[in-house]
Amino acid sequence: MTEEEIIRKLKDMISTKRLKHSLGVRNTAVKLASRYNVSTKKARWAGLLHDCAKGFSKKLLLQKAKEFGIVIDSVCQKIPALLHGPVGAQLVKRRFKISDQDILQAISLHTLGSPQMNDLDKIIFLADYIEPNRDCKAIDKLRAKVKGQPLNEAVRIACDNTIRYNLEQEAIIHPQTIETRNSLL
Ligand SMILES: Nc1ncnc2c1ncn2[C@@H]1O[C@H](COP(=O)(O)OP(=O)(O)O)[C@@H](O)[C@H]1O
Repeated sequence: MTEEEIIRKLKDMISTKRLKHSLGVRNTAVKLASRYNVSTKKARWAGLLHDCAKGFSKKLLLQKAKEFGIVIDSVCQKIPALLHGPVGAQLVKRRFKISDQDILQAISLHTLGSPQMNDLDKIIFLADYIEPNRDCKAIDKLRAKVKGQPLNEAVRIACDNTIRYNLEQEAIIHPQTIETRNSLL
């Protein structure tokens, strides 16, 4: 599939705002990949497609996760939105016919992170946070904080941000993000 065809297909799956964000993640991921010596091609596809399941309802995410054999832990059962990464990776494989394991893994881990993340995974995780179309004061602060930081430190700061945000909201925090953070200290 060409990139144009992928974008056309994506348009049927996510909102215009989400597509703009995905294009931003694609561009930021490519820049980070060339800075950190990671395949820019893989970063491009993973960045573009990372949120392809973001438009799914809670019910559909749970249904697809079951269908694809994805483990639904107790936190994801309560917050099915957290499944859009692993479900998205499976959709990329099935609907977009991309079988590259690095691309699929980066998409799968982009929201919760993992202590096992490789550099491509970290780049997509970070690009999702700092791409220029996300506009709010907290993200401006985060962008300034991570600028020029080594990749691991930037990802750790992004994890801290998610943890702090969910704590402020008095919301559940997925342990995988805490484990990711701790693994980087
Ligand atoms: N580590 C986490 N633990 C618990 N909830 C989380 C975590 N990360 C994100 N969330 C929540 O899951 C939802 C989707 O997150 P995310 O994909 O990061 O959203 P967006 O891309 O729209 O900012 C949000 O409500 C967010 O607060």
